[in-house]
Amino acid sequence: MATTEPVERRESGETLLSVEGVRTAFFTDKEVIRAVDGVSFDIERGETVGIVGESGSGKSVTARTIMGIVDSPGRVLDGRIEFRDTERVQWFADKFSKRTADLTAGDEIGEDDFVVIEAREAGEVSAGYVDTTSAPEKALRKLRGGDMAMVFQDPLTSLNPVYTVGNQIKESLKLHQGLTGRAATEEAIDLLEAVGIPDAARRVEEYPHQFSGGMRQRAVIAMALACDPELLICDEPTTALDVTIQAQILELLDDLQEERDLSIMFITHDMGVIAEVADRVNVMYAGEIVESAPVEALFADPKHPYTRGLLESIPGREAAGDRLRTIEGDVPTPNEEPTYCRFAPRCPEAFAECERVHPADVQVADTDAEHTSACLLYPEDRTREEAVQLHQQREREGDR
Ligand SMILES: Nc1ncnc2c1ncn2[C@@H]1O[C@H](COP(=O)(O)OP(=O)(O)OP(=O)(O)O)[C@@H](O)[C@H]1O
Ligand code: NI
Repeated sequence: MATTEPVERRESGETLLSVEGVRTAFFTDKEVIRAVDGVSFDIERGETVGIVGESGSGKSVTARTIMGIVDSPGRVLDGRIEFRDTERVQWFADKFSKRTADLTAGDEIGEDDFVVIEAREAGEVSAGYVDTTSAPEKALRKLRGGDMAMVFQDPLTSLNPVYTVGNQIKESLKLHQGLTGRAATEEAIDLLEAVGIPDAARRVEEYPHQFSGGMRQRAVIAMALACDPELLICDEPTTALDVTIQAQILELLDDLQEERDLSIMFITHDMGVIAEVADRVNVMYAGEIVESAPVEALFADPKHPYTRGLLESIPGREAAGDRLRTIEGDVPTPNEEPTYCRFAPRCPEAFAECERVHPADVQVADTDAEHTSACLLYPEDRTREEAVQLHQQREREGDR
């Protein structure tokens, strides 16, 4: 599965989701776990953004933060998450007029505003966003059901064993599209067919335990599609499946994306899967994004030593004569403020400054704005001293 053939980029240039400086921490009796520590990235309409990293790097908490489902003792401390769907912005603006800032009418963004109208064309909202970090739970619930849906690793997290698969899809159709009765049954069957479940008219009456693992995950995807989302967040959706089924599910997601112009955020620890699905990749380590690049650039020219380590651990990609390598050690629990590089203790290229300067996110070369890394080795066209100074300066400016 570790192909590195170039994936056609599907970006539209229209940002659907913008994540900006987000921090989410868990306040346990013992310590504060900074699970997501200053993460920023965008997802464009119709594109798949991959989030990759080892266990504990903060991928799932990033997803849960976007969905607004971080459990206690977790709290979103900082940052903005902008959901940029103009129809939804208009809808929320009508419903929550007291919490809307209309910049076209000269409003300033107040602390309570979670709907922001940035521009209008012929009276209609043409640019704006909903900030999910300050949205009330009522609004979040609407977003979760209608605009963003999530598929988890274990399909049984999303399926209720006591209801038929069909009834669960119909429940979602009723809630989000107002469909009931016969129309809902037909749509449920159509959805099961769309996700490649054979004999859908019969299987719609079956219970989750009558489905195989792969079929269950397809049913979960059908349930997610029942709310007709703009953004689908997949958290290791194929990790529990065998390789053949995994390939089928990835292909299914790819088809669905094309048909429905979905944006997908795809979480995995598997670089081989990333190569298959992603247009753009964010590599996470201990709560931070350490490298971000279009998928081709990431595989052809990985910059961060952590990314290189992840790639070398893909079978078939190790340097000639090398055995399969893994990065020694584990992801540390990010329980203190980063005043240093969190990867330094495991990094084969670390030097003295890595222990005392926190790397800022910088372009790896002045010529490529799309490829960034948080590592003191970059930008590579500077001397080490100059590079370190640049990082220190950027950190002082709070530009992370
Ligand atoms: N409910 C919680 N309470 C306390 N700490 C938590 C909680 N959920 C996550 N964490 C911590 O937050 C950090 C990030 O966890 P997260 O689940 O996002 O990692 P991940 O990258 O998704 O890993 P995996 O590949 O194992 O799913 C970890 O240190 C984890 O222990
Ligand atoms: Ni996870």
